[in-house]
Amino acid sequence: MAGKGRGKAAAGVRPAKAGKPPKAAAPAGKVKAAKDASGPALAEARQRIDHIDLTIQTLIAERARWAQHVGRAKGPLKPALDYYRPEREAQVLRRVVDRNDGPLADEVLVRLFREIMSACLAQQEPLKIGFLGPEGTFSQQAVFKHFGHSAHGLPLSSIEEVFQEVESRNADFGVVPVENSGQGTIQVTLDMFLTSSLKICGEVELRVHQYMLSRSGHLEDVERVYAHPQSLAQCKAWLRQHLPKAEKIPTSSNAEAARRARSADDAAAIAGQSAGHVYGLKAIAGPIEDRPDNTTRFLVLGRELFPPSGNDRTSVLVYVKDQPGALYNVLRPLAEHGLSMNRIESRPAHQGLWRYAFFIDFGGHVDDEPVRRALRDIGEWASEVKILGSYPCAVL
Ligand SMILES: O=C(O)C(=O)C[C@]1(C(=O)O)C=C[C@@H](O)C=C1
Repeated sequence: MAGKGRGKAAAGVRPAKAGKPPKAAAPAGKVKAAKDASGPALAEARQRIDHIDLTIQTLIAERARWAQHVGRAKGPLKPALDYYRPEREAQVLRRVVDRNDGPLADEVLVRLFREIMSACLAQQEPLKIGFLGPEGTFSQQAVFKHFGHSAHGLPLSSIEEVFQEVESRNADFGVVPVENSGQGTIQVTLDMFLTSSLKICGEVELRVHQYMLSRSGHLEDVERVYAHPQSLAQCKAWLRQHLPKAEKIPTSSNAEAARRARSADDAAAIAGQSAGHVYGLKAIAGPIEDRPDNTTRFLVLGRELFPPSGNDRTSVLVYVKDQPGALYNVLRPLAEHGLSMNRIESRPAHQGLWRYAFFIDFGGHVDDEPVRRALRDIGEWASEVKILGSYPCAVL
């Protein structure tokens, strides 16, 4: 949906000459006459578009030069990582949404500006981002959604490996799935935080659309379906209705499913459209997920915390003391300091039998005073509090 902003042109930037766009195309069946009739109108509209393109291109080049200037102002830094400022990017994108008066949707404009910033940053050197590969996974889509296509994606074979590659500095950042709106938590991701020193420095929300893909594109050929267990679960109703007898074979990723389906006529895969393009498969059907709002949330892993963006979330890992009311006393300070808790999840603490660690997400940044105070109070009732990250809330 387009935003409700003021739609003002930026100061110092002269908008292209205003003019009314031509009326909508004529109805089908009158194509010849309509084409002739709109000849001058078409030429005028294209002339205006040419002029606007020239203005846009000039401004993008000017923006890229200013981004270089900002880069120099940051000092004699070397890797792209030193130039990356997620809090600033989030602020830029929020302003884009705020200003948007249509006709393009907020998501579209955010995507375009994301790509411009990605290209501006890559003038230094592209960021290297580890993700659960191979090419064509939803994790790769999340990488592009958050870092733009100028970032360099590093496909890895497991979530554990994504953590390792960021820890060992082979990747600047990593992107890992943490929860799905229908299927819940990806437990391996949470468990990695029990021992990892990495910080969460961003989140990405991705609408996940699943497709049934195969070499022939014909449903009647399918006897086996390869898919990640999460995808099988997300498409249960569709599978029951359309392929009740087909064998369901779990794979380590959707893209791996597509890769395997590529080599047999009687096999199909559940995966995203992009995996279909990468592995040359045709869509039998899609989207086939049971819930139309199927969304996966990913975390961006880095090695350091960034400053507040103005709309942030903090994730902590809390080991509660084994005493009555301990969890209540850990959560109470959040309410007392006006912080809104978005999520709480318990996992075996790996610190003795039946001990649990609580993953808690709440609004605010560790540099904010109310968060600081709440963490101090929580510390009195917890045996340990580990700050996993403070990061900008996802912008669309
Ligand atoms: O504002 C900055 O610090 C910049 O480096 C510029 C810019 C941008 O293109 O807007 C580029 C990369 C950063 O991640 C954030 C913003």
